[in-house]
Amino acid sequence: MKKTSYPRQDIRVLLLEGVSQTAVDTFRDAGYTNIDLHAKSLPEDELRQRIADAHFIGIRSRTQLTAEVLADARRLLAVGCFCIGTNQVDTEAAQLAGIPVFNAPYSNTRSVAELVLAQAIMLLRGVPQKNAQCHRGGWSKSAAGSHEARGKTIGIIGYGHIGTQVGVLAEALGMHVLFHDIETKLSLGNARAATGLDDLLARSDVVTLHVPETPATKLMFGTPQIARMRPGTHLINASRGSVVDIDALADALRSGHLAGAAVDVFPSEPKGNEDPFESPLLGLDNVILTPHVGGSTLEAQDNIGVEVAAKLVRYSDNGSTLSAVNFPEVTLPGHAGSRRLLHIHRNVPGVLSQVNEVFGRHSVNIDGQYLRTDANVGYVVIDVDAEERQAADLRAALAAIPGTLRTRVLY
Ligand SMILES: NC(=O)c1ccc[n+]([C@@H]2O[C@H](COP(=O)([O-])OP(=O)(O)OC[C@H]3O[C@@H](n4cnc5c(N)ncnc54)[C@H](O)[C@@H]3O)[C@@H](O)[C@H]2O)c1
Ligand SMILES: O=C(O)CC[C@@H](O)C(=O)O
Repeated sequence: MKKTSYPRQDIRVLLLEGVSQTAVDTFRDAGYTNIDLHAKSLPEDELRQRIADAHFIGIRSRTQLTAEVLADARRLLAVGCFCIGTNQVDTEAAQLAGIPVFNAPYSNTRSVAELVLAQAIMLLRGVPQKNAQCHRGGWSKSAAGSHEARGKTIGIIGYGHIGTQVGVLAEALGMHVLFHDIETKLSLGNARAATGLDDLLARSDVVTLHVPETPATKLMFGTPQIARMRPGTHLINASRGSVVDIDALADALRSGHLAGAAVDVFPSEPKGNEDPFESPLLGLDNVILTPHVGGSTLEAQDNIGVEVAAKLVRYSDNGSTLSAVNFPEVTLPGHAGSRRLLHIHRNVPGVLSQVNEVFGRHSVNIDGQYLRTDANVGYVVIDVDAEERQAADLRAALAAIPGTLRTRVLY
């Protein structure tokens, strides 16, 4: 097997939160054998200890990679979020440490959309309450409060990968689809953009949230927004727990202003399956509670495992940062016959000329050079015709340039 900067068996891969076996298989198939797989997230002190030795870390939504945790990650080359959300990672701190963060932006979107559609039907039929009554030995055979989905309006907040699929599935059931997004979006099928959030809230029978966690979406859905929903309507949140004011939601469900809700994500979620779950929504019969499983199907998790592990392997072997969420994106060809030097630096004036000066000084032939920058960092990749020893010297010279964040050499 071709040699990389480091023997692959010495590259330590730490995979947390029960990421799919397909991720392990993808690493192994690429020659990476030093894989540490954990079913849960780790307590912060253990995480800090283990991340210090890891070259790659794979997480899902529970592991918080804060600036403090990343400061201990001295060897870390890249982070893989085996999910869509990357809000659990301080992506800017990672970037400033020269660490690209990858995710899986599509692989679980269909799973979320299917669950949301099922929840909309259940809520419109009053199934959560009827289910709870039956479990207590009750019997309430009645059509009161039960409705077909056909002809009802679903209001989608955040018309992205998940929101659009919810719309397509809902339309197949005969629902009217309204959406609200901060960006101008192409309507799929007969979906219509609402004139604004208030318009959507006033016209929907079921409102469903599909926004990312951002400073603007934190608590974007609270008492004023719930009050604008029509009495007897329903709310679904499978986006992030921080988006909805959960106490306001509990009040509206208790008062009967909202007929029901389905909630998959919570402001505070247990770290593992053995830890207790607490929420002001506990005990409310008109609420479907699920433990953040919108994207948890075997199909989605298997696809995510392959997708994210392949991105990490590609970055490790080839240096490509295509689809990194926090990094200048460089798509690189193979480099057979060349040594590939990677230089990640703060994007400050003068660094690039010093990089070029290093190659001038060592008088090596440059086979190819690739550069991308963003406001904070620059990523330059140089393929050279050099012996192993010379490549190591070049790397040392690059590492000495002020503003350098990381360097690597690929053989
Ligand atoms: N429950 C789960 O298991 C699960 C699974 C996957 C994703 N998610 C969550 O769902 C979110 C959405 O996923 P996606 O793939 O559809 O993302 P996406 O980026 O494709 O779509 C998000 C949409 O929200 C819009 N948006 C952003 N801020 C907004 C605001 N303030 N108001 C209205 N619209 C706004 C964006 O413009 C975008 O169109 C993810 O960020 C993740 O947090 C949850
Ligand atoms: O698998 C997870 O933990 C997170 C799933 C989902 O919220 C995502 O962001 O993709």
